[in-house]
Amino acid sequence: MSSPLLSLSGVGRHFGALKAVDDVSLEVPAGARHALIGPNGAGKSTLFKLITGTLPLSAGTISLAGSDVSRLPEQQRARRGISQTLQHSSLFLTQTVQQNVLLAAQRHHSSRRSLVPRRQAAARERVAALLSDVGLAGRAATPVAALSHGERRQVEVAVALACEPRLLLLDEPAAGMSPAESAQLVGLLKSLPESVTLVIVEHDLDVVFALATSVTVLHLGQVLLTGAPDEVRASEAVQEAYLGTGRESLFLDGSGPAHLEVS
Ligand SMILES: Nc1ncnc2c1ncn2[C@@H]1O[C@H](COP(=O)(O)OP(=O)(O)OP(=O)(O)O)[C@@H](O)[C@H]1O
Repeated sequence: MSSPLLSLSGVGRHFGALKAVDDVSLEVPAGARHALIGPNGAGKSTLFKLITGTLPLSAGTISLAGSDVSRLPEQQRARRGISQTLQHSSLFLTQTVQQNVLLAAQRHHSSRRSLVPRRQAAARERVAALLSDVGLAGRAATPVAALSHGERRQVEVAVALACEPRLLLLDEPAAGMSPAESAQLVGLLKSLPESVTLVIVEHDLDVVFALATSVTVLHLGQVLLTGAPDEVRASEAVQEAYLGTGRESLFLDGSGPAHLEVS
Protein backbone atom coordinates (compact mmCIF):
# COMPACT_ATOMS: atom_id res chain seq x y z
CA MET A 1 0.00 0.00 0.00
CA SER A 2 1.29 3.50 -0.84
CA SER A 3 2.23 5.88 1.97
CA PRO A 4 -0.46 8.33 3.08
CA LEU A 5 -0.57 11.71 1.42
CA LEU A 6 -2.97 13.00 4.05
CA SER A 7 -2.89 11.92 7.70
CA LEU A 8 -5.28 13.03 10.40
CA SER A 9 -4.56 12.08 13.98
CA GLY A 10 -6.99 12.76 16.83
CA VAL A 11 -8.46 15.72 14.94
CA GLY A 12 -11.17 17.65 16.75
CA ARG A 13 -13.12 20.87 16.48
CA HIS A 14 -15.48 22.09 19.16
CA PHE A 15 -18.02 24.90 18.96
CA GLY A 16 -18.62 25.65 22.63
CA ALA A 17 -19.87 22.39 24.12
CA LEU A 18 -20.64 20.86 20.69
CA LYS A 19 -18.04 18.41 19.37
CA ALA A 20 -18.60 18.92 15.63
CA VAL A 21 -15.51 16.80 14.84
CA ASP A 22 -14.34 14.49 17.58
CA ASP A 23 -11.07 12.54 17.65
CA VAL A 24 -10.96 11.77 13.92
CA SER A 25 -7.98 9.73 12.69
CA LEU A 26 -7.67 8.91 9.04
CA GLU A 27 -5.06 8.13 6.40
CA VAL A 28 -5.60 8.85 2.71
CA PRO A 29 -3.03 7.16 0.44
CA ALA A 30 -1.55 9.07 -2.51
CA GLY A 31 -3.71 8.54 -5.57
CA ALA A 32 -6.87 7.65 -3.61
CA ARG A 33 -10.37 8.79 -4.47
CA HIS A 34 -11.57 9.07 -0.90
CA ALA A 35 -15.14 10.03 0.01
CA LEU A 36 -16.37 11.52 3.28
CA ILE A 37 -20.01 10.75 3.83
CA GLY A 38 -22.50 10.84 6.69
CA PRO A 39 -25.95 12.16 7.53
CA ASN A 40 -26.65 15.89 7.94
CA GLY A 41 -24.67 17.44 10.76
CA ALA A 42 -22.16 14.56 10.90
CA GLY A 43 -19.22 16.99 10.71
CA LYS A 44 -18.18 16.57 7.05
CA SER A 45 -17.96 20.26 6.15
CA THR A 46 -16.21 21.09 9.41
CA LEU A 47 -13.61 18.36 8.79
CA PHE A 48 -13.14 19.66 5.24
CA LYS A 49 -12.49 23.17 6.61
CA LEU A 50 -10.01 21.81 9.14
CA ILE A 51 -8.03 20.11 6.35
CA THR A 52 -7.95 23.24 4.15
CA GLY A 53 -7.13 25.47 7.12
CA THR A 54 -10.31 27.57 6.84
CA LEU A 55 -11.00 26.65 10.48
CA PRO A 56 -8.36 26.12 13.20
CA LEU A 57 -8.15 22.79 15.00
CA SER A 58 -9.25 22.36 18.61
CA ALA A 59 -7.22 19.14 18.86
CA GLY A 60 -5.03 16.76 16.88
CA THR A 61 -2.64 17.02 13.94
CA ILE A 62 -2.93 17.08 10.15
CA SER A 63 0.01 16.04 7.97
CA LEU A 64 0.51 16.35 4.23
CA ALA A 65 3.09 13.97 2.75
CA GLY A 66 4.56 13.45 6.21
CA SER A 67 4.91 17.10 7.16
CA ASP A 68 2.75 18.68 9.85
CA VAL A 69 0.52 21.42 8.39
CA SER A 70 -1.79 21.71 11.42
CA ARG A 71 -0.77 25.26 12.30
CA LEU A 72 -0.29 26.60 8.77
CA PRO A 73 -2.77 29.16 7.45
CA GLU A 74 -4.97 28.27 4.48
CA GLN A 75 -2.77 30.01 1.87
CA GLN A 76 0.37 28.21 2.95
CA ARG A 77 -1.44 24.88 2.85
CA ALA A 78 -2.56 25.78 -0.68
CA ARG A 79 1.08 26.43 -1.61
CA ARG A 80 1.95 22.99 -0.26
CA GLY A 81 -0.56 21.45 -2.66
CA ILE A 82 -3.99 21.50 -1.00
CA SER A 83 -6.59 22.84 -3.40
CA GLN A 84 -10.36 22.92 -3.09
CA THR A 85 -13.64 23.45 -4.85
CA LEU A 86 -16.39 24.94 -2.71
CA GLN A 87 -20.09 24.23 -2.28
CA HIS A 88 -20.87 27.73 -3.49
CA SER A 89 -19.31 28.95 -6.69
CA SER A 90 -16.37 31.32 -6.40
CA LEU A 91 -16.18 32.04 -10.15
CA PHE A 92 -16.23 35.50 -11.74
CA LEU A 93 -19.45 35.36 -13.74
CA THR A 94 -18.70 38.18 -16.22
CA GLN A 95 -15.24 36.83 -17.05
CA THR A 96 -14.71 34.11 -19.63
CA VAL A 97 -13.89 30.51 -18.78
CA GLN A 98 -10.30 31.07 -19.88
CA GLN A 99 -9.94 34.28 -17.82
CA ASN A 100 -11.19 32.52 -14.66
CA VAL A 101 -8.71 29.67 -14.99
CA LEU A 102 -5.85 31.98 -16.06
CA LEU A 103 -6.43 34.19 -13.03
CA ALA A 104 -6.22 31.17 -10.74
CA ALA A 105 -2.99 30.02 -12.42
CA GLN A 106 -1.47 33.51 -12.11
CA ARG A 107 -2.52 33.80 -8.47
CA HIS A 108 -0.89 30.47 -7.79
CA HIS A 109 2.43 31.53 -9.32
CA SER A 110 4.11 34.73 -8.20
CA SER A 111 2.47 37.75 -9.84
CA ARG A 112 5.78 39.32 -10.92
CA ARG A 113 6.89 36.20 -12.77
CA SER A 114 3.51 35.94 -14.50
CA LEU A 115 3.95 39.42 -16.08
CA VAL A 116 6.82 38.20 -18.27
CA PRO A 117 5.33 37.65 -21.80
CA ARG A 118 7.05 34.26 -22.21
CA ARG A 119 5.45 33.11 -18.98
CA GLN A 120 2.06 34.50 -20.03
CA ALA A 121 2.19 32.42 -23.21
CA ALA A 122 3.13 29.32 -21.21
CA ALA A 123 0.28 30.01 -18.77
CA ARG A 124 -2.21 30.32 -21.66
CA GLU A 125 -1.02 26.98 -23.04
CA ARG A 126 -1.41 25.37 -19.65
CA VAL A 127 -4.94 26.80 -19.30
CA ALA A 128 -5.89 25.48 -22.74
CA ALA A 129 -4.66 22.01 -21.69
CA LEU A 130 -6.63 22.20 -18.44
CA LEU A 131 -9.81 23.21 -20.26
CA SER A 132 -9.34 20.30 -22.60
CA ASP A 133 -8.83 17.96 -19.60
CA VAL A 134 -12.14 19.04 -18.03
CA GLY A 135 -14.04 18.88 -21.33
CA LEU A 136 -14.38 22.63 -21.89
CA ALA A 137 -11.98 23.14 -24.82
CA GLY A 138 -14.71 24.72 -26.93
CA ARG A 139 -15.93 27.05 -24.18
CA ALA A 140 -12.75 29.06 -23.43
CA ALA A 141 -14.15 32.36 -24.71
CA THR A 142 -17.60 31.93 -23.15
CA PRO A 143 -18.50 34.10 -20.13
CA VAL A 144 -19.14 31.91 -17.09
CA ALA A 145 -22.60 33.50 -16.74
CA ALA A 146 -23.62 31.78 -20.00
CA LEU A 147 -22.65 28.27 -18.83
CA SER A 148 -24.91 25.55 -17.46
CA HIS A 149 -24.63 24.56 -13.80
CA GLY A 150 -22.68 21.42 -14.72
CA GLU A 151 -20.24 23.36 -16.91
CA ARG A 152 -19.60 25.83 -14.08
CA ARG A 153 -18.61 22.95 -11.82
CA GLN A 154 -16.23 21.79 -14.57
CA VAL A 155 -14.66 25.28 -14.60
CA GLU A 156 -14.29 25.08 -10.81
CA VAL A 157 -12.38 21.83 -11.16
CA ALA A 158 -10.12 23.49 -13.78
CA VAL A 159 -9.59 26.47 -11.44
CA ALA A 160 -8.61 24.10 -8.62
CA LEU A 161 -6.29 22.13 -10.93
CA ALA A 162 -4.62 25.38 -12.03
CA CYS A 163 -3.11 25.48 -8.53
CA GLU A 164 -1.31 22.19 -9.34
CA PRO A 165 -2.68 20.35 -6.30
CA ARG A 166 -1.41 17.14 -4.80
CA LEU A 167 -4.62 16.96 -2.78
CA LEU A 168 -7.88 18.17 -4.30
CA LEU A 169 -10.80 18.56 -1.88
CA LEU A 170 -14.22 18.72 -3.45
CA ASP A 171 -17.12 19.95 -1.33
CA GLU A 172 -20.40 18.58 -2.72
CA PRO A 173 -19.34 18.92 -6.37
CA ALA A 174 -22.55 17.25 -7.60
CA ALA A 175 -24.91 19.54 -5.65
CA GLY A 176 -27.74 20.74 -7.90
CA MET A 177 -26.66 18.57 -10.83
CA SER A 178 -28.90 16.46 -13.04
CA PRO A 179 -28.05 12.71 -13.21
CA ALA A 180 -26.48 13.30 -16.64
CA GLU A 181 -24.32 16.14 -15.30
CA SER A 182 -23.34 14.03 -12.26
CA ALA A 183 -22.30 11.17 -14.53
CA GLN A 184 -20.18 13.57 -16.59
CA LEU A 185 -18.57 14.93 -13.42
CA VAL A 186 -17.73 11.42 -12.21
CA GLY A 187 -16.19 10.67 -15.62
CA LEU A 188 -14.10 13.84 -15.36
CA LEU A 189 -12.93 13.12 -11.80
CA LYS A 190 -12.09 9.54 -12.73
CA SER A 191 -9.96 10.79 -15.61
CA LEU A 192 -7.74 12.98 -13.39
CA PRO A 193 -4.18 11.73 -13.05
CA GLU A 194 -3.26 9.67 -9.98
CA SER A 195 -0.81 12.39 -9.01
CA VAL A 196 -3.90 14.28 -7.82
CA THR A 197 -5.38 12.65 -4.72
CA LEU A 198 -9.09 13.37 -4.25
CA VAL A 199 -11.09 13.79 -1.06
CA ILE A 200 -14.74 14.37 -1.81
CA VAL A 201 -17.56 15.38 0.53
CA GLU A 202 -20.75 14.39 -1.22
CA HIS A 203 -24.39 13.77 -0.34
CA ASP A 204 -25.14 12.04 -3.63
CA LEU A 205 -24.24 8.46 -2.75
CA ASP A 206 -24.59 7.38 -6.37
CA VAL A 207 -21.69 9.70 -7.17
CA VAL A 208 -19.75 8.44 -4.14
CA PHE A 209 -20.08 4.77 -4.99
CA ALA A 210 -19.33 5.38 -8.67
CA LEU A 211 -16.10 7.22 -7.88
CA ALA A 212 -14.63 6.37 -4.50
CA THR A 213 -11.85 3.86 -3.92
CA SER A 214 -12.31 4.28 -0.15
CA VAL A 215 -14.97 5.82 2.06
CA THR A 216 -15.07 7.27 5.57
CA VAL A 217 -18.46 7.50 7.24
CA LEU A 218 -18.79 10.24 9.85
CA HIS A 219 -21.55 10.16 12.42
CA LEU A 220 -21.98 12.69 15.24
CA GLY A 221 -18.49 14.02 14.56
CA GLN A 222 -16.75 10.64 14.84
CA VAL A 223 -15.52 8.07 12.34
CA LEU A 224 -18.08 5.29 12.19
CA LEU A 225 -16.19 3.31 9.58
CA THR A 226 -13.44 3.66 6.98
CA GLY A 227 -13.34 1.01 4.30
CA ALA A 228 -13.82 -0.04 0.72
CA PRO A 229 -17.11 1.10 -0.86
CA ASP A 230 -18.60 -2.41 -0.75
CA GLU A 231 -17.70 -2.82 2.91
CA VAL A 232 -19.33 0.52 3.74
CA ARG A 233 -22.43 -0.27 1.75
CA ALA A 234 -22.84 -3.60 3.53
CA SER A 235 -22.30 -2.19 7.04
CA GLU A 236 -25.29 -2.41 9.38
CA ALA A 237 -23.90 0.40 11.53
CA VAL A 238 -23.82 2.67 8.47
CA GLN A 239 -27.34 1.66 7.48
CA GLU A 240 -28.50 2.56 10.98
CA ALA A 241 -26.75 5.94 10.85
CA TYR A 242 -28.65 6.68 7.64
CA LEU A 243 -32.03 5.47 8.94
CA GLY A 244 -34.68 8.11 8.37
CA THR A 245 -32.62 10.06 5.82
CA GLY A 246 -34.29 8.52 2.75
CA ARG A 247 -30.96 7.13 1.52
CA GLU A 248 -31.08 3.75 3.27
CA SER A 249 -31.85 1.81 0.08
CA LEU A 250 -28.37 2.48 -1.28
CA PHE A 251 -26.94 0.35 1.49
CA LEU A 252 -29.42 -2.48 1.58
CA ASP A 253 -29.05 -4.54 -1.59
CA GLY A 254 -25.45 -3.75 -2.55
CA SER A 255 -26.57 -3.31 -6.14
CA GLY A 256 -24.67 -0.07 -6.56
CA PRO A 257 -25.48 3.23 -8.18
CA ALA A 258 -28.98 3.35 -9.54
CA HIS A 259 -28.86 6.12 -12.09
CA LEU A 260 -25.28 6.95 -13.00
CA GLU A 261 -24.10 5.75 -16.34
CA VAL A 262 -20.50 6.84 -16.46
CA SER A 263 -18.77 6.44 -19.77
N1 LIG B 1 -19.56 27.78 12.88
C1 LIG B 1 -20.29 26.94 13.63
N2 LIG B 1 -20.73 27.30 14.85
C2 LIG B 1 -21.45 26.45 15.61
N3 LIG B 1 -21.80 25.19 15.24
C3 LIG B 1 -21.40 24.79 14.03
C4 LIG B 1 -20.63 25.64 13.16
N4 LIG B 1 -20.37 24.94 12.02
C5 LIG B 1 -20.94 23.72 12.16
N5 LIG B 1 -21.57 23.65 13.36
C6 LIG B 1 -22.27 22.48 13.87
O1 LIG B 1 -21.38 21.38 13.81
C7 LIG B 1 -22.08 20.19 13.45
C8 LIG B 1 -21.46 19.59 12.20
O2 LIG B 1 -21.75 20.47 11.12
P1 LIG B 1 -21.20 20.23 9.64
O3 LIG B 1 -21.71 21.37 8.80
O4 LIG B 1 -19.75 20.00 9.69
O5 LIG B 1 -21.94 18.88 9.26
P2 LIG B 1 -22.12 18.22 7.81
O6 LIG B 1 -21.90 16.77 7.99
O7 LIG B 1 -21.29 18.93 6.82
O8 LIG B 1 -23.66 18.52 7.55
P3 LIG B 1 -24.42 18.73 6.13
O9 LIG B 1 -24.37 17.41 5.45
O10 LIG B 1 -25.81 19.10 6.57
O11 LIG B 1 -23.70 19.83 5.38
C9 LIG B 1 -23.55 20.57 13.29
O12 LIG B 1 -24.22 20.30 14.48
C10 LIG B 1 -23.48 22.07 13.03
O13 LIG B 1 -24.66 22.72 13.46
